[in-house]
Amino acid sequence: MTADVRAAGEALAAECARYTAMGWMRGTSGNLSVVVDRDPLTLAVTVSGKDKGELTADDVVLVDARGTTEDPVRVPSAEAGLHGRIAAVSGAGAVVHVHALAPVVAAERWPGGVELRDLEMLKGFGRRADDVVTVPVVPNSQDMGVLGDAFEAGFRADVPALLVARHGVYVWGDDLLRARHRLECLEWLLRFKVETGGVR
Ligand SMILES: CSCCC(=O)C(=O)COP(=O)(O)O
Ligand SMILES: [Zn+2]
Repeated sequence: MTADVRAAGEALAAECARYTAMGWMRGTSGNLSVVVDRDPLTLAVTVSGKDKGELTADDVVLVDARGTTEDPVRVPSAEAGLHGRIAAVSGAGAVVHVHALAPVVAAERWPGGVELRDLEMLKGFGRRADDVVTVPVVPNSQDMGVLGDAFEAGFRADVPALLVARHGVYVWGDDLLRARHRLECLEWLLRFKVETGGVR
């Protein structure tokens, strides 16, 4: 493992520990990735099936745009193919996926997309407080190609998030820190929407 990949692994493990502390990576849920090369697209992604709150710098796997690895030992996240698709289509440098509850409840209530408006926290999502932002919802699938096609069909460059019904949320950004800030603000926005009954 090169020093660069190890550094990516350290950063991914630290982010996972934060999300776990927030209760957004229960059990072995969730996965994170960073782009380490654009041509050909190569991502460092968290390993599959481990408690994401206990990862070390070694628990990272290099994958291509389809989520395939040549690593003979480590198994990449089962959702690595969707990370690759999101990074390819959006140009993001980091993709984060967690199983926070509010995004899943919101997707259940508004399966055609969750509309957010007139909230200061929209600024933390890269938008104006008076913008109307619709976060897309796609049905869950075990097939990352199906999920990737559904994501791409509804992709808008100004909405860096995807809700996967009965599953979780994906958010992306230039790097892990920007992706985290967007995710934290989006989770707040979705919790507000769900807890206020979505009146506005
Ligand atoms: C209870 S976790 C189910 C799988 C999942 O949705 C997830 O986010 C974790 O999968 P991974 O292969 O990345 O461990
Ligand atoms: Zn998941």
